[in-house]
Amino acid sequence: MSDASYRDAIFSTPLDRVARFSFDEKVVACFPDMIRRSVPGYGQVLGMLGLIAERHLRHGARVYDLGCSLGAGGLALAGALPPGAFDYVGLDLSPAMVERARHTFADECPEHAMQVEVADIREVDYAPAGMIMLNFTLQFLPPEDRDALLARLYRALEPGGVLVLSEKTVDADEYDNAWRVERYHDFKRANGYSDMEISQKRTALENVLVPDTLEAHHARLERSGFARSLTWFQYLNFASMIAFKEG
Ligand SMILES: C[S@@+](CC[C@H](N)C(=O)[O-])C[C@H]1O[C@@H](n2cnc3c(N)ncnc32)[C@H](O)[C@@H]1O
Ligand SMILES: O=C(O)C(=O)C[C@]1(C(=O)O)C=C[C@@H](O)C=C1
Repeated sequence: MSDASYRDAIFSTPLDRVARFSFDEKVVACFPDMIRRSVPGYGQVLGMLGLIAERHLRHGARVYDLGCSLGAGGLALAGALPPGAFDYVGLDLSPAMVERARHTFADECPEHAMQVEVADIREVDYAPAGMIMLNFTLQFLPPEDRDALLARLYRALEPGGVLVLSEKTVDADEYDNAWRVERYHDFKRANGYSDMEISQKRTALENVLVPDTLEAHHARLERSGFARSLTWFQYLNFASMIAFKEG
């Protein structure tokens, strides 16, 4: 596959039956465009990862990027920190994503320690890590699997380690939620998506991307062992949290 990135036009023609959304070759080919036009604040979240790592990461510590897709989180760290500062391990279920992430790292940051593997993040035996990133990935796991994963990640973190958790969210209040979702659709329209694309993608993501409220996220983080967590970023129905393992 070429390394070119295409404009996302996946839902731009009417479909008789909208299939469940999956991270297949078609999505991989246009993923950078899709995620930038679909996730409010995606660039800002990526930009903060390096600054968070500079403040919290022990020199040379392992960093996991779970559901790393094309490795944007890894590239953000490599752009901010020198080689040797961290040992990156990106994991993703999609072989097409992993293959492209490997090429990108070889081309863009050959001096940095960047490893990418195909794996189901629910089944990994995690080694000790200083920072774990879960950017827009937990939302794709069945809700009943989320607690066990976070408890496992808490155990893997070194004392003083941090978890960065970025997610699409839902509001408990139906009016607040409706306002946020409507403005999110305005955001997508402003980024060039048609009403049909917005509606078909929404159908494809039903029961595939299942968002939690911010309250549910913080309660889960606490149940998993994290004594302290906070929402450091929010833009419409997307947010990023940080959770701290006491040092
Ligand atoms: C929205 S993307 C994540 C974006 C990425 N973190 C970034 O910042 O660009 C979600 C990713 O999670 C991966 N994924 C979903 N379920 C997974 C699982 N059980 N184990 C590993 N990866 C998974 C998908 O293949 C997809 O690449
Ligand atoms: O387009 C949407 O409605 C989204 O929720 C965006 C979203 C995500 O949040 O993960 C959904 C699927 C793609 O991976 C990229 C972005």
